[in-house]
Formats: sequence, C-alpha cells, structure tokens
Amino acid sequence: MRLDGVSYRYGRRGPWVLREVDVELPEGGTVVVLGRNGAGKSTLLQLAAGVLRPSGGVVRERPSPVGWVPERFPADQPFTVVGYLTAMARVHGTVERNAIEAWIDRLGLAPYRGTRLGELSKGTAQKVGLAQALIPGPGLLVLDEPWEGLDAAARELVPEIVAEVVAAGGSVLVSDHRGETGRLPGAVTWTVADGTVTVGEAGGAGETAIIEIAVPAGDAEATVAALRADGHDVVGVRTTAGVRA
Ligand SMILES: Nc1ncnc2c1ncn2[C@@H]1O[C@H](COP(=O)(O)OP(=O)(O)OP(=O)(O)O)[C@@H](O)[C@H]1O
Repeated sequence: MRLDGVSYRYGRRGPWVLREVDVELPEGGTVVVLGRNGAGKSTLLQLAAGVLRPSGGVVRERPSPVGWVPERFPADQPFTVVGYLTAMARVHGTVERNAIEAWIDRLGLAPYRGTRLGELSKGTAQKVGLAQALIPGPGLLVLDEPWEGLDAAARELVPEIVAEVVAAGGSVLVSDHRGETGRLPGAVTWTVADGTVTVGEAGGAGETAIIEIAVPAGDAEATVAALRADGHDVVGVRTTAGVRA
C-alpha cells in the first residue's frame, strides 16, 4: 500500500495536519506510528484505513479487508457483544461462526457474549473492538493505540496477533505512545511531526540511545507520561530503593 502525496485537514479552512506524505507499507510489513500528542498519528491511521478520505493525494493498493481498531471503541450501540460481532462480520461479507467464536474465546469475551456494548468496561469494549477487526482475517490491520485500556493479558496478545496477521501476508499499522514498540520485532517506524512523516527502523541495532534521567520519586509517573506523550520509548523506571516498573 502506498500513500502518494497525501494531505489532510479537518474542514476547508482548518490547519494542515499532514502535507504531501509519501510512504509505503509493504505486504507483510509492520509499521509503528510515533509522534507527540496531536501530531497526527490517528489522522494518518484513519487515512490508511480508509476511514478518512485525503484532502489531497491518494492511497493506492490498500489491502482488503481492512481491520480498523479505533483508539476508543464506540460502545454506544444497541448490540450485545455476539450480536455486534455477527453484524460486523456481515458487513465484511462473511459470517464465519468459527472465526467469531475463536476470537470470543481467545480474547476472554465468552462471559460477555450477551452483554450490551454500553455495559462493558473500557478494557472489555476494546477487546470487542479488536475482535471485530480480526474476524474477517484482515489484509490490513490498523490499530490505534492498541495497548491503551487493555488488561495485562490482552496486552500480551497484541504482539502475537500482529505476528499472525503478518505471517498470513497481511500488513499492520500501529500507533504507539506508550513505548511498546520494542515488542514488535522487525517493525519500521513512521514518525509524524509538523505535517510530515519520517521513516526509520524501529530499534535498529546500534541506533538507539538510552538516556538516564533522575527526578523526585513523586514525579516519576508524570515524567513517564510526558515522555511517552512526546513519543519516547520509556524502557524502565527504578528508584534508589529498587526497580519500580
Ligand atoms: N475531528 C477533528 N476535527 C478537527 N480537528 C481534529 C479532529 N481530529 C483531530 N484533530 C486535530 O488534528 C491534529 C492531529 O490529531 P490526531 O488525533 O491525528 O493526533 P494524534 O497524534 O493521534 O494525537 P494523540 O496521540 O493525542 O491521539 C490535532 O491538532 C487535533 O486537534
């Protein structure tokens, strides 16, 4: 898939979020999209997924089907979990009962089959968001901050799922401001800043600098959050008393 001179702004007079972006996502490739809060990561993902249409330029050779997992799963819909997953599978033209059931099991959704989406916790709703994207066997899987809101067990599943989609020949595009990038071996990075996208190798050997900083222990959480919000990969936190996270 290629983005050819893709530009985007919200509304006719809004500021340009992206300007003439040229990037290529190879078949079977994984791309991690990095950047500060508000840099345009979600916008880029939505253009790639076909959720937004470019204001200028064109997206070519988008694989199908597209599995799109938004940052916040829109849970205000009058469906039960199983009803929603079945309806979404129909939208993709297939109702593979086995695929629906397999993802319900794997993501731990079985206890919530008959629960209405609006009654789910945020983390469980995010899993339903993941399931609907995976059921059709996506040729392009687009995950907006997939680690956000998921419980620890489901977070562990994300790299596994990405590897499986890639092994089946699919392409994966993931945005990440939590610094989980290292969990996706072989991924390329697209860093969004000032309307442009810079392509790099994620964690390429010898290319990563690790900077140690010291802050008062009480500021650690806020500092980690600020660094991640700026697109940095926080690899560890320790106190003078020992390892914290
Ligand atoms: N629906 C919208 N209408 C108008 N402006 C928007 C809309 N969605 C996003 N923007 C603006 O476009 C810019 C890019 O937003 P985007 O959500 O793509 O950034 P992001 O890098 O994903 O940020 P975050 O990490 O906070 O999710 C921001 O300035 C944002 O305020």
